[in-house]
Amino acid sequence: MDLKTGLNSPVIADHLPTLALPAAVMTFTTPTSFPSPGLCLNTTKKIPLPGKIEEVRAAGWLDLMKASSPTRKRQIKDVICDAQSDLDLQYCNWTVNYPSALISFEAISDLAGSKRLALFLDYDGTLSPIVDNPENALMSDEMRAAVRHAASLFPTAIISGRSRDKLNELYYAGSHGMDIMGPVRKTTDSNGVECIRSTDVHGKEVNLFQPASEFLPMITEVYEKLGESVKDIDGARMEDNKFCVSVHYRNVAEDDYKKVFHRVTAVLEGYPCLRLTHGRKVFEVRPVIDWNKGKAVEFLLESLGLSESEDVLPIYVGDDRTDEDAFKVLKASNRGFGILVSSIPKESDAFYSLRDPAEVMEFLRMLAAWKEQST
Ligand SMILES: O=P(O)(O)OC[C@H]1O[C@H](O[C@H]2O[C@H](CO)[C@@H](O)[C@H](O)[C@H]2O)[C@H](O)[C@@H](O)[C@@H]1O
Repeated sequence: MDLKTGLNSPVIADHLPTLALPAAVMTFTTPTSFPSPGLCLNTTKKIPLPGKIEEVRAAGWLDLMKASSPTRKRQIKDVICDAQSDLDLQYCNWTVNYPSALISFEAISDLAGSKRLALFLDYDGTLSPIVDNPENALMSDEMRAAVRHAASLFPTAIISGRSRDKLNELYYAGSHGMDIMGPVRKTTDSNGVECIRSTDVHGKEVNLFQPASEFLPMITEVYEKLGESVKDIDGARMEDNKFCVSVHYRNVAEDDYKKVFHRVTAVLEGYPCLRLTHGRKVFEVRPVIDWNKGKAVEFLLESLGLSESEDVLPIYVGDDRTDEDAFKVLKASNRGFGILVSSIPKESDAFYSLRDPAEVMEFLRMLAAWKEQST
């Protein structure tokens, strides 16, 4: 396959950046296509768009950059201003459609009663709180204990945008599912990509599945170029997540958001096989392959020997747009459900909600206690 042009790729199938629906309480335009025709991965060649449309698209991305992940400053202001009760009311109304997994725990345990539960957990914003510096986003000791305990009772995997080596416990799918370390499967390949037999840090035999491995040199190259292009922007921070690159702008002044966006898209114009998605104050650059957290969940269920069975209940807990792919997979297969971690109302394909990582921890503890009681 030609990585520069994206032609003849058996895996390229995504056509648009997966941007989730905007939060009900936020108003921003969701871009409907790539900000730059150069980023396009469709096999049909795009005719460059007139400047005006480009500007509108860029404005959509800029709105998104401002709206994503309210800053702590704004949250603090919210606490002290009168609007707080309005926000609470909006949140309460929202939970009619996305009930709290804590309040609905009895219903969840009833459903899980006769089934085998499998847990999939996102990392940032789910197991660790969102902080300014990604290096400081650590799980608390209590959370780590709760995750470990749950993992001793249920098959559990962490599925994160980060690289796998940043958290090498449990089964782990890093780089948005593009770097999976899972149990040794019965079959040796999936989607034509071979698994590599390896051992984890404890010496246990595992399978490595890396559907984007051929993009590695390109990702390394683009990481360098992006780093170079944003290095003069105060607060911009790069993160190498192996099969994807994060450009963080959480600590960039809002006036410079535009600059970050234009620098990033300018670099990506030379890489039609890479796409740009947007998370919580972060741009994520990744290969255009038909692989995401939803596919990773399916892959892991299969690896765990749980995909054929009717009596399996997969639960996915996550807070971000990329987690929506996993929520969708569970919703579509009608076998398990997603739990969205959010303190503000948001449209989602999840079924239940939890406010923040503290509630996630509580939920994990309740699951573990329920399991121990019932066996
Ligand atoms: O899939 P995830 O595990 O949720 O990873 C998504 C990105 O998470 C991290 O960034 C986010 O958390 C940081 C630490 O709290 C925060 O500073 C940043 O603004 C958030 O976007 C991670 O650093 C990224 O590389 C991941 O892609």
